Amino acid sequence: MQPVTSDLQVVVVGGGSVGLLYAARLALAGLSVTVVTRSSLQANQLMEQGLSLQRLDGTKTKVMVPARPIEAGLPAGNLYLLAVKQPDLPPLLPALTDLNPAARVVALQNGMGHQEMLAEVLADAQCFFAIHTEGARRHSATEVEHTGTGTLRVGPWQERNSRDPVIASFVEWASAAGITAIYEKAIEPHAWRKLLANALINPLTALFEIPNGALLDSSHTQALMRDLFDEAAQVAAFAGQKIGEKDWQEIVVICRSTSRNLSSMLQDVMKNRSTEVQSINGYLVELGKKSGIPTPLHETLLRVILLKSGMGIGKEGRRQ
Ligand SMILES: NC(=O)C1=CN([C@@H]2O[C@H](COP(=O)(O)OP(=O)(O)OC[C@H]3O[C@@H](n4cnc5c(N)ncnc54)[C@H](OP(=O)(O)O)[C@@H]3O)[C@@H](O)[C@H]2O)C=CC1
Ligand SMILES: CC(C)(CO)C(=O)C(=O)O
Repeated sequence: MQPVTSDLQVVVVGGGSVGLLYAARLALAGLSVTVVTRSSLQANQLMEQGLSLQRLDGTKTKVMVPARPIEAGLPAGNLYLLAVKQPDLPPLLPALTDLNPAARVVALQNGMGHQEMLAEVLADAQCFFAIHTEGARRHSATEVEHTGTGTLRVGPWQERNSRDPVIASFVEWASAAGITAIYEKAIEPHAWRKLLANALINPLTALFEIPNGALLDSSHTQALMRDLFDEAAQVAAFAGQKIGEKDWQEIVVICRSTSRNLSSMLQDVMKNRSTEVQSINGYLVELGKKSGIPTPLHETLLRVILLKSGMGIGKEGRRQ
């Protein structure tokens, strides 16, 4: 059944794995969705060929979504889903300052740091964050595969007095699209837990070039993950977050439920693109330094991934 509120006009900024997954699922549920891409080529291909979604059961479906390149500016809308990588956010910030004050922006980035960036250009009332554990993989400019189920949590960074109607409507539509979506009072604690999951899963899968589920196949990777978790939990405690055994179990569940997924960091390494390791493990290392908590494992992984993503040794660009 469609939600009662039908006046949402969604603009998905970024036609990568996550952007295309959400664009396809929301458009298939009947919502008005426009995709803003980096290149004119991708926008033209989407306009001509439509967007193809491969579901978890392997079936494929196609949906037509309007698309335009960022150089044409951001189209009118009342909900902007930012689905670009953390390092690609800064060039987008000037365009966000021109948005209608009634428009709401939801940032889907992993890691930490984007909250401060957005607070500089948007009013507090406009700014929302999403933490999601859905797995996605883009196969081409017009094809995306849904590789794992998860939960979409949306809300303000910290608790506010009232619920926002645009965000409430988005959560209803996401649920209608088959996504387990929750309107959270505050995202900060969830962002911390996701940070920990990404700080374990992403660099290890990128280093060993394995899917998320394979981390659980060996007692060595499990032990490494646990040591990384304990180190990160101490930094989180300094930031006021109580991290416990339940959170460790939750990370194991994410590995299982996205077992076939290639983490976003592994996908970046394979394509010789820069990764988000600075805003994930790098964030923990920096906070560790400020608080006097040693983070040797996260620091080592940070260096290893920075080296690996800068060396052109990803599978698709491996040196001969
Ligand atoms: N992939 C996954 O399973 C998950 C990813 N995430 C997080 O979601 C976020 C997005 O990840 P993901 O979709 O994997 O990343 P991708 O790299 O697949 O997609 C990012 C997209 O943003 C586009 N882009 C970059 N700059 C601009 C711009 N200025 N204007 C318009 N488009 C732009 C890129 O274009 P181009 O293709 O031309 O480079 C690319 O298509 C990340 O923070 C990631 O950590 C979270 C959970 C799961
Ligand atoms: C949940 C997970 C680990 C899914 O792969 C992810 O957030 C990512 O790949 O960045």
